[in-house]
Amino acid sequence: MALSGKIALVTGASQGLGKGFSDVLLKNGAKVALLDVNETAGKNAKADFDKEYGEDSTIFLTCDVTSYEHLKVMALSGKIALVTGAGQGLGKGFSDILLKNGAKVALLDINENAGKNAKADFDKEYGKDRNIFLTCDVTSNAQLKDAFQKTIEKFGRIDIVSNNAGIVDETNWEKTVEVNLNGVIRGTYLALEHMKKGSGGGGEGGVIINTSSMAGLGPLLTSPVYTASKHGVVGFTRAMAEASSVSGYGVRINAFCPSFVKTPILDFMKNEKAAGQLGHLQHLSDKILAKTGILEVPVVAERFLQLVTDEEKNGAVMMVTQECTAYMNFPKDFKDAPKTILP
Ligand SMILES: NC(=O)C1=CN([C@@H]2O[C@H](COP(=O)(O)OP(=O)(O)OC[C@H]3O[C@@H](n4cnc5c(N)ncnc54)[C@H](O)[C@@H]3O)[C@@H](O)[C@H]2O)C=CC1
Ligand SMILES: CCCCC/C=C\C=C\C(=O)C/C=C\C/C=C\CCCC(=O)O
Repeated sequence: MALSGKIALVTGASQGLGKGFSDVLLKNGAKVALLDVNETAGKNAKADFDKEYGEDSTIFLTCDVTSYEHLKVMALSGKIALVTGAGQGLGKGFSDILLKNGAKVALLDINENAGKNAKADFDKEYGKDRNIFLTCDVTSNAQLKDAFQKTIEKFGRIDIVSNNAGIVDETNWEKTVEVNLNGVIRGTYLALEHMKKGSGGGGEGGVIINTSSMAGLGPLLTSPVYTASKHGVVGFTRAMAEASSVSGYGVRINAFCPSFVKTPILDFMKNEKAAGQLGHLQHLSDKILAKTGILEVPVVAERFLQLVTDEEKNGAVMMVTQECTAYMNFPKDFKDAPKTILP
């Protein structure tokens, strides 16, 4: 069993030599990602290997090697991801695209029903062994720590962390900061404990994506505390990314800033109780949305995947709107900052 614990990726794996190579790798203890452009043949090959080596030993991924983009995301084969707020909305979309591209995912959510339903959906699509659901409130350091530990126990390590859980509540505004900003800080520190290289903790590097918002880059007038929490996520992420790089952790840390996306969080717009002192501004919601439009989860998830897989990016802030996807340019020095000089 010379290859025990090793992960292999084989292209053209559904028949002929590729299938033979995969077989011998499996026989010697490796787990294998089977890639092939021919989906039927690939699924048949996987079914053969399932009988021989067990369901968990291989995954099949439809992949055309003539597409560099396609191959690059296949780099997620065998990667382990942890996503907070994964029960619905964007977190579920991020988990889906990670699973589709070969990763295994720990789904964390405070909402047990939503989390269990998401897991059931993913079980049907990707098999039971590639995801786990863990009830977890990101405002609790103990719960989050325990969820990271359980993920390591189940899958062996963590390579990708999406600190995504978020709320809008301008009435209980302390909670908004506690979930949106402190939850992200907590998740980032815990992720680094498990992922950073050279600490003796067994970390092998990886990537952390912190969900901010376009409201992390400019003001959302109906939701000043939400805006502040999301600006905080951008600042924290950029500073930690530099700290990670200087410290040689091998962990990239990026912020993700979508505009409005069709998910249940948008119910806030009809929820007067959550508007705090600014209920009188809620009638502006429709105008704001008419201006920005509303994105769909799968479109935004594709961009998330791009940020996860682009190994050039650390400290990047990706904005996603109806008009475009772009990386924000921030001044590198005080002297470069845009300004109006006063007389
Ligand atoms: N939908 C949108 O228009 C946009 C959303 N965002 C951000 O994306 C992230 C995800 O939001 P959506 O999917 O839209 O919202 P959502 O409300 O559909 O999903 C949020 C998920 O987070 C979970 N959650 C809430 N508090 C939690 C806690 N304390 N611990 C663990 N899980 C918790 C919820 O149970 C839910 O499953 C949030 O950070 C949000 O601020 C950013 C830009 C736009
Ligand atoms: C650059 C200007 C800021 C524009 C902000 C754009 C999008 C933000 C999207 C979100 O983060 C959406 C998440 C939750 C909704 C929060 C508030 C919606 C309130 C809209 C309203 O009632 O006006």
